Amino acid sequence: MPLAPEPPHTHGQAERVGIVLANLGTPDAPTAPALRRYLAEFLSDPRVVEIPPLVWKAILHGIILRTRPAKSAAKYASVWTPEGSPLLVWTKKQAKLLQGHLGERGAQVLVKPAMRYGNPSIPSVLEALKAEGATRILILPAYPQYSGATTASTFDAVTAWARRQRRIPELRFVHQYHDDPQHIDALRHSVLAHWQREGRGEILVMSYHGMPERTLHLGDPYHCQCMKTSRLLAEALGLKPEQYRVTFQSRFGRAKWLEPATEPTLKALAHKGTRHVDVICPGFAVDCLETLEEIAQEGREAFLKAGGQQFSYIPCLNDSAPGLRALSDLAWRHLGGWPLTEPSAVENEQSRQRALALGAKR
Ligand SMILES: C=CC1=C(C)c2cc3[nH]c(cc4nc(cc5[nH]c(cc1n2)c(C)c5CCC(=O)O)C(CCC(=O)O)=C4C)c(C)c3C=C
Ligand SMILES: [Fe+2]
Ligand SMILES: [Fe+2]
Repeated sequence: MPLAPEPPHTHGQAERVGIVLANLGTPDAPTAPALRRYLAEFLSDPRVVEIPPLVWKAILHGIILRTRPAKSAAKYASVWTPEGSPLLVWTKKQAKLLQGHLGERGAQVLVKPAMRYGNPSIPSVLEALKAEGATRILILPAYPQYSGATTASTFDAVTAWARRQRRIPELRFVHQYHDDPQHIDALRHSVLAHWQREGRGEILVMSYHGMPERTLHLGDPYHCQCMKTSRLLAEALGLKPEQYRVTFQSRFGRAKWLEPATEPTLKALAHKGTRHVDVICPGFAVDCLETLEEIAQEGREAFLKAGGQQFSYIPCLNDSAPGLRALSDLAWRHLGGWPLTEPSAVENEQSRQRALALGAKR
């Protein structure tokens, strides 16, 4: 495919810095057709499902996309808000607040939310940033723990877009922040505030999105990073090993996934006499289907049915002040060395003249 010409305004002017706050993605509506589109894109990503493509294509189109969209749509409908999907609504809020926080520190950067699957897509957001004059772009995937299925897949989408550009922006990429002390402190704050509001449970369950177990043996650091986040949070809260559990949720397909699984753990705790459990999902930057439906609704029901008395779900960092402070400090560190104030019109004109003069000499 031939490369398109660059828009004229990119030839020699304002050099702005942009940030793409990228999360996983979500359907456009809680309906079966919207879910079919979203799941087809998501589950066709070879980073997400590592099964030989021809075999997987037959299973995906022959079975999964016939049955799952309607079932998932009903789950999405139970958490959908008047403004839209919680994942997108929160990510938009975070992006706006992040831009404000960085602005307060004197950094005039453009922060835009993006979705790896669905909308606003990563290429459309990169295009928009470029159109607004961004020549330096920081990609900030909203995943504290690195995994090939999430972080690396975001990188794939960015580089696929860059391959189509004549003039690529200067790009930086945040890899993970699972052990960032400020991130851990924001999680600690969130738990303490929750305990103050609703009382303290006997056990804190830290539930992460699952992955096929074989990805651990193949060298994906996701599992190790989940364990480290959990250990650091437990230490920050002064928890003894018997006062917390690390579990994995959202199992998909027939392969063995990381264990222990969240729901069976909740049931086992209730059976063994735990009356009050607190559950936090430290792998999710914002609340979404996986936390609001799978944990706060289904997890609660499973625990109470098994004899538990009180189930407290601790929300994700979302738009909390400590969470935003940690996120903006993280972005700030990754922006180091980039010019963060907008050049004046005079500076722009000077740099344009210099570029023209240089061009004339050559
Ligand atoms: C093969 C399946 C999947 C892998 C591997 C996987 C990894 C993974 N996912 C997240 C974060 C999220 N996943 C979400 C939804 C979701 N995940 C899968 C499957 C896999 N995820 C599906 C099919 C779905 C859609 C819902 C459903 O039909 O069950 C979400 C929520 C999106 C939303 O709109 O709210 C998030 C967030 C991580 C972090 C991860 C690996 C580390
Ligand atoms: Fe997922
Ligand atoms: Fe789920």
